[in-house]
Amino acid sequence: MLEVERLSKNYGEIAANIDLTFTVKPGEVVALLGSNGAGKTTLVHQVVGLTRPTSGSIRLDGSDLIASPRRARWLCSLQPQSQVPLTGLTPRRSVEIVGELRGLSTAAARERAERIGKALALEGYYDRRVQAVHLTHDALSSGMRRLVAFCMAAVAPCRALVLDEPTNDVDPLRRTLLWQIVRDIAAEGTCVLLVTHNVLEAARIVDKVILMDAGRIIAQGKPDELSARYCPELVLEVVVTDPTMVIDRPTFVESEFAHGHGRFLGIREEVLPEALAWARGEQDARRITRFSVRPSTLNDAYGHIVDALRDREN
Ligand SMILES: Nc1ncnc2c1ncn2[C@@H]1O[C@H](COP(=O)(O)OP(=O)(O)OP(=O)(O)O)[C@@H](O)[C@H]1O
Repeated sequence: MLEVERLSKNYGEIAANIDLTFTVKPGEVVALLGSNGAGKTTLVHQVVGLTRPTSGSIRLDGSDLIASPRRARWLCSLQPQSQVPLTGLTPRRSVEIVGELRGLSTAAARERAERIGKALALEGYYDRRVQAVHLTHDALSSGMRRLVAFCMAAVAPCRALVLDEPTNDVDPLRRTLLWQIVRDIAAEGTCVLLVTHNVLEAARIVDKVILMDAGRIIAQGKPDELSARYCPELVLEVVVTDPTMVIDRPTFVESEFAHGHGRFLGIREEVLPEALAWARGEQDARRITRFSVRPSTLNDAYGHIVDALRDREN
């Protein structure tokens, strides 16, 4: 089990992580979600021994990872946020080499590299020799580079797999394949900790989400439970004509957050006719340009929590 307790990291004046506590059990897939600069990468870099915390503890199966960053790097496999350089090698060879470095025999590394490449449908790219990164012509697209970086992190079994935005630039079909591999790796007893901005996808595949804002954990739990805790089942999404407009909140609205021209109003199913009548009235009065109703998601819960925090601070 990965146990992070009261972890803080300051960069000079900047408090990048503040008093973070959570666990990832073997077999669990846990996602860190949060806006840019929330502190997600700082956190995962401390877990894998690349950054030294200011205070707190990180333990994996009881081992103190802060006391031994080298052990952290051995026990945890990382897919970094930045693209991994592959210049001069084929993707297959890069994946095999990492497998061997992580203790697999040559034959096992070959076999696992072949298997993971196939599982991600990388045939056609896997044996291209990668040239220096060039903006206009390169043997690998940025999505392909990201997938190869994922293969390099996932090729050999490890106690904790840490993925920093693994699906950025990846096409929808391969994203589905990648998430299936992540679930399979967890099923072998690995603790999986991942950073993503893809809230809706994460909500479908992860066991637990940790919502971060300005260095702190603001909520954590199962995706469905978090959505339900902070937002009713439906969202009436309205687009206001004036982004500075404050909606005179009708009594049927249980949660609300604003983003630009959008107003996201959490409502229960039973008040739907009333809510639609209100929205039509607002549209007739030209205070809103359009509206729609949809099931609430983890995105709404996140928006709601962050808005509530900002209100409290102001
Ligand atoms: N090496 C560093 N030196 C100084 N400040 C840093 C350093 N690394 C990160 N920070 C700051 O720490 C804060 C958290 O950054 P971090 O990269 O962890 O956020 P993030 O949640 O991963 O963001 P993103 O989603 O944009 O990748 C930011 O204010 C960032 O500017």
